[in-house]
Amino acid sequence: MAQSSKKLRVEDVMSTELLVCSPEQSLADCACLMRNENVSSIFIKRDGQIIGVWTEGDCAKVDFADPEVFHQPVVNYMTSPVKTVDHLTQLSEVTVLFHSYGFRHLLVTKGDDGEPAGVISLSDVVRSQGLEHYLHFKTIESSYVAEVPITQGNISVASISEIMRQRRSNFVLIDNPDVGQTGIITERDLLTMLSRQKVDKPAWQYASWPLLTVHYTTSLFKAYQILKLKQIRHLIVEGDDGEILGVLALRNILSEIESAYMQELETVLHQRDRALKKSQKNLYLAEQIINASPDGIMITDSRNTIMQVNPAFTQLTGYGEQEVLGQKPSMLSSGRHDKHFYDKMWTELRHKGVWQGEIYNRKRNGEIFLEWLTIICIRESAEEEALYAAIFSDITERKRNEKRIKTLAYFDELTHLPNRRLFNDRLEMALATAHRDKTKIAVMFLDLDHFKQVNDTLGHSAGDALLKQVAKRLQHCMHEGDTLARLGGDEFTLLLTEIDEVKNIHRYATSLIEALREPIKIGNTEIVITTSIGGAIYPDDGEDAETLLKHADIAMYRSKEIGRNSFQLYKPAMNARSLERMAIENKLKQALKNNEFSLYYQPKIDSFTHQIVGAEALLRWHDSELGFISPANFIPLAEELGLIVDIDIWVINAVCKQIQQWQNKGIFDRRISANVSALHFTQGNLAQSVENALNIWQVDGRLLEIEITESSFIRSLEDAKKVLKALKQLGVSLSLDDFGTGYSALSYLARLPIDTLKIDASFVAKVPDEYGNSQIVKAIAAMAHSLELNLVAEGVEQAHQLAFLQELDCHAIQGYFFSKPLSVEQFELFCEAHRPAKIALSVSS
Ligand SMILES: Nc1nc2c(ncn2[C@@H]2O[C@@H]3COP(=O)(O)O[C@H]4[C@@H](O)[C@H](n5cnc6c(=O)[nH]c(N)nc65)O[C@@H]4COP(=O)(O)O[C@H]3[C@H]2O)c(=O)[nH]1
Repeated sequence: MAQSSKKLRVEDVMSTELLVCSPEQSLADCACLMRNENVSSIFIKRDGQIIGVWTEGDCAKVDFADPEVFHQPVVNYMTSPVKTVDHLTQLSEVTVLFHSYGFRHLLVTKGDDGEPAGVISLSDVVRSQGLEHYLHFKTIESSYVAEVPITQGNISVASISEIMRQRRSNFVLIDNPDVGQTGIITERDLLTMLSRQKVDKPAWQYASWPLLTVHYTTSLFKAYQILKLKQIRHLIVEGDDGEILGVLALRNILSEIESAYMQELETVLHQRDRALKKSQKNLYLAEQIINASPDGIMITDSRNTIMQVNPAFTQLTGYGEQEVLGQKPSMLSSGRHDKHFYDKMWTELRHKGVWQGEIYNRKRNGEIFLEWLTIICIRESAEEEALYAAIFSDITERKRNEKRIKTLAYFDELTHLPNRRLFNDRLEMALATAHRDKTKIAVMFLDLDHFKQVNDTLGHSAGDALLKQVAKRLQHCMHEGDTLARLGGDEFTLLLTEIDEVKNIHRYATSLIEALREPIKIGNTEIVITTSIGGAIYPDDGEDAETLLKHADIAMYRSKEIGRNSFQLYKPAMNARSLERMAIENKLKQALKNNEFSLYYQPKIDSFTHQIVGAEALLRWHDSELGFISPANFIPLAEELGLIVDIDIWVINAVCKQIQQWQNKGIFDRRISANVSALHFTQGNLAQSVENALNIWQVDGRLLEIEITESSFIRSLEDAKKVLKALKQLGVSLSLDDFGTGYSALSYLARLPIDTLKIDASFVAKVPDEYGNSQIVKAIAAMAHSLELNLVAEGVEQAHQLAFLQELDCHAIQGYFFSKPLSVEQFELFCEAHRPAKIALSVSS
């Protein structure tokens, strides 16, 4: 079907010349009118209403034998009621109507009161479709009527109309053998006869002849052209020998076109149906998607009135559908955006058809939220009004996360101080400014002293809590424009801008050290933490961030070396020291593998008999390049580097091996103690390591003593108790080293299976002259006696110290007064010299 005809309406093809008559008008008058107007129907009107229709086709129903028939009122012959169709109806629908009514004419009406506007016939519709091309492909053969009524020309017209009625034909062929011709009388001829009011001659007199003939193979298109050209409605169809095969009526051609049209129409309707189904499906899908969308959706019309919202809209804004339909979207306005913002949005929307951005809106409960909004202008065609679909999601949480990510990227999560990245950024900026303005800036490096011990003994959460409080205290010392950052662990950095005098930096550092003077309470434990600080100045100690930080770090190590809790400003000489430390670190990592460790033994002497009652194994590290390195220096480093457990295990094994050897050789069979790091309690399996060593070297556990420090119990007394008990079960003796310097709480001394207390050398050094110290040593001795513990004093160098300790009934003495720690060979000689008359295994059971 031609695209252009698709949307044709009745008004486009109808005939506006509506022929009307009164019901009383005679058939002859009506026929006359119809002939004059050359139309095939007349409408009968009464009191301004169309009440019926009389058509050319109705002529055959008239009884021409009745001489009065011409004067009969048309009302008796009309068809009533008249079927109507609105002038705006589409042609496709009209065709359907023609078929369902079985009529060939419809009255066209207009407006609400159905005023007659014209008439439309099936021929009008069919002709308007431009389907003549279709006729090209068909020949008359398929369309003509073979069984046609044919009669002699001498019969009456009344008989002719009778035949038409009976044969339901709109024509009759008339044969006239006298002239050897065939003529035709059609409904239209009957109409003419009615209009002339005369039918007294034989039929032949009214027939049209000669008839135009066409061969049966002629195309329908050609036949149609002939009919149009000659303004006739019938053609005789002849065969190959000129014999009459039948008649081809215009109506036959029209019904051919009509059936083609109907076929086309059916296809179109089918397609339309399919399209409708598809669009219904799409509509359903869209509806489902809108309803299921997690994004809020609001549709407004061109007057900006809300037409539709989805469930997510209600969820996000708190407004129910009924509360918002018919309202303006401004009801969601937060008041945070000015007119300019909305003007810009609308301009862009009109210009591009879409707007996207962040916008604050207000929920029903008054809460303001940030949404990511997309508005799309929907317009089916340029003439149609625009609709707007607003799709939004609440991005308040996302923004919060973004901010958090940003914070994480630039701030330390624990202390909320700037992190290394932000510190470096600020340092770079400060350097650029200082360079331009020729001013000085300072960088400080802070490291908490013995922080690792807090972490290892009290646990990480205590360590974290401590760091937080330290950060707070340090922050209080900050001046405007300064930056305090946490690099990680217990390392902090400080950037001081606008330094006018170097002494100010010292003052600043002192204030930081002072800030930590007061103990920090973590749970029920009070912790005194100190800090070692190093500083470097731009441009004196470095011109770039990396150098300045490196030099501040070196200065900080220097400050640790000189006793911690102090500040050191970088000096070029320090560089060498820091390199030295790095070298030690690297070498220490290799020392175990390279067998660079050995043990020295310091005898423990009976203060009264001066005989050897035991020995302490002390670790020595000899590096081929660095020489002898003191355990006081490398043990803390080994703890830091995580090497201490392996080193301790090596010592325990070496001691057991030595015990076995000396025992076998009959040189020494007293108890030997080995030092064990507090970290061994948390990082290793001490009892298992000892048991293994005893088994390997076949040593009686009673010949081994383990020296531990108080920090071993701080983290968990219960856990420590388990380890100590397990050691006791192996027969191993337990000694508490450095007693008096740590927590020295009586409570745990009573609860733990300790055998010996060792009075720390720092107290012994000051007895008996310093009153306070002497009192402490006396108290320790009294405590040991009351708990029935053995007592050993270490660091005894002087005779008066020995005398003081003898007074306190301290039996075992360790110190230079009797002997320094000795190599194996030296110790064997010492034993030889101090061998009692008979050395028996003096292990207390
Ligand atoms: N001024 C003075 N000092 C004296 C005197 N008598 C002994 N000393 C020294 O005092 C320290 C006693 O060991 P400590 O308190 O356990 O203190 C030890 C101990 O805590 C640790 N250590 C030593 N060997 C080991 C070991 O094998 N394993 C572990 N984990 N730590 C060890 O290193 C610390 C230092 O050991 P050393 O340098 O050998 O230092 C030893 C010893 O040489 C004296 O009369 N005057």
